[in-house]
Amino acid sequence: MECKTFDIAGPVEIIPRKLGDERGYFTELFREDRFAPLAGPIRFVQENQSLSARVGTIRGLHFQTHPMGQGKLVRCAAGAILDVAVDIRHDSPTFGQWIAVELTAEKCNQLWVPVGFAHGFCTLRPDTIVTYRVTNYYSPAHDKGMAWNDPAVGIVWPDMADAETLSGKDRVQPLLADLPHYFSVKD
Ligand SMILES: Cc1cn([C@H]2C[C@H](O)[C@@H](COP(=O)(O)OP(=O)(O)O[C@H]3O[C@@H](C)C(=O)[C@@H](O)[C@H]3O)O2)c(=O)[nH]c1=O
Repeated sequence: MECKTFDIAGPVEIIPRKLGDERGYFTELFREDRFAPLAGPIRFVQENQSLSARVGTIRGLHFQTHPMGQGKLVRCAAGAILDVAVDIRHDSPTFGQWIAVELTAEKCNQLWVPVGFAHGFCTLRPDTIVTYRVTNYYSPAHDKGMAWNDPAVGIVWPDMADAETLSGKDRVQPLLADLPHYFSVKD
């Protein structure tokens, strides 16, 4: 298992080693002993799954505010996504910067999105299933978002990204500049 960090401190990509044989493969998806030195001690309390039928489906960008902040460990159970995390900690040296990782079902790679980051993805294949474990329970009162296409952030989405697929709430999410200071690096 390889754990990759980024120029933006916080997110981690986990790339597991797949052990193939005549039956298929075996892989360790998660090991706390490898992950905790990079991400700190975490405890997952909820696991989510979504199916997106259409290629180019965009979900996000989402986050939960304190005290219900959610770290998310995201992977594709079927298909592929471009998974994106944006640093929205107002006092971070990388505030407003983003990282993107292609997650695929074959590679079994995962992205850790810490509290203080907005998260979203675009599906790269039809019938893509995304599963993610989170460190806090869903709380509609703390569930917030920001615009997926904020020009000040400038996420480079795949050409197939299709704004027609956005949910009602994601069509009207605010710009980063209009968000309150929800998160700090000192949290
Ligand atoms: C996130 C969530 C939603 N729901 C409900 C609310 C709603 O009726 C329905 C669909 O919710 P949404 O439209 O928010 O689903 P979706 O747009 O897929 O939201 C997800 O997007 C990705 C990018 C994330 O990062 C996730 O944390 C989550 O916010 O499911 C739950 O019951 N529990 C949950 O944990």
